[in-house]
Amino acid sequence: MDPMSQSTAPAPSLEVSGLAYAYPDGHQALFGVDLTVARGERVALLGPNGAGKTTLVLHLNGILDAGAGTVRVAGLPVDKRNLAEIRRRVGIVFQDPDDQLFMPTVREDVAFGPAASGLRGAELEARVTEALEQVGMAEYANRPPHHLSFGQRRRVAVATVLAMRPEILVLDEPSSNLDPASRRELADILRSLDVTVLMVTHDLPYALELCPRAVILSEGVIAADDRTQDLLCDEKLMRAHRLELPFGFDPRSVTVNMR
Ligand SMILES: Nc1ncnc2c1ncn2[C@@H]1O[C@H](COP(=O)(O)OP(=O)(O)OP(=O)(O)O)[C@@H](O)[C@H]1O
Repeated sequence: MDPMSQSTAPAPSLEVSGLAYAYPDGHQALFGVDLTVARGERVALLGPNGAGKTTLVLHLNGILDAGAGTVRVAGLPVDKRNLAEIRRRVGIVFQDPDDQLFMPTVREDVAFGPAASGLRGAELEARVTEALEQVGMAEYANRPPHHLSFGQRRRVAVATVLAMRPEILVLDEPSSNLDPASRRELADILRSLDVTVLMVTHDLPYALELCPRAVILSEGVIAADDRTQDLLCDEKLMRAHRLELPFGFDPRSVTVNMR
């Protein structure tokens, strides 16, 4: 092997190794999770209620401390000494955009993170415009977020995270509460981004549409990790992990857009 090839290859966006976690009340939510996501991949994190998906996500930017095991983001270990850099690299878009939008205008909400990390003036303005353009919301920059529709607020929430130029975008139920047109528009936006995506969802058709690869987390362990279409077509596996497709939806009939 070329001795240079290892040192020049980018580290995976995410490397979770042997991650275990018990909540303070003693409830063990994760039992040794291993998950590697390469740069530029879009991966769906599937699993029934209570499987441990949120618990896993809360480890990615150090909100929870690993009981055992490690998490690395672009090679940097998640630990207390580098939390600021980790939180810049891991952009989490929460399910409710109103948890993320709290400033008087869209522009100020999107500027908040980059300004806190020291960006000022024209550079800050350019960063805000770039992030709003990525989600098709540039013309709403001066509006108060609470005057926007839910779908528009979700797009602005995505922009607040993109403005930090994250290594990995983590989306919690991105399609929830969206009408069909907003759902498709968000899918088009997510596909157009040049960023690694980890998407937590119960919306299996959306996972299939957007993520070539999916992981099933079940009872705190990774039960499957494969092409999304293959997982959704495996009826026995789906049943075993309480995953149900919408009535009449046939994953075999979908042509998967790999980009
Ligand atoms: N703060 C907490 N204290 C104790 N146990 C908790 C706490 N938060 C979650 N749990 C438990 O940990 C397990 C995993 O929960 P988690 O929220 O990570 O699941 P999830 O896969 O995100 O579920 P959902 O699809 O419902 O969002 C569950 O059994 C849950 O009851």
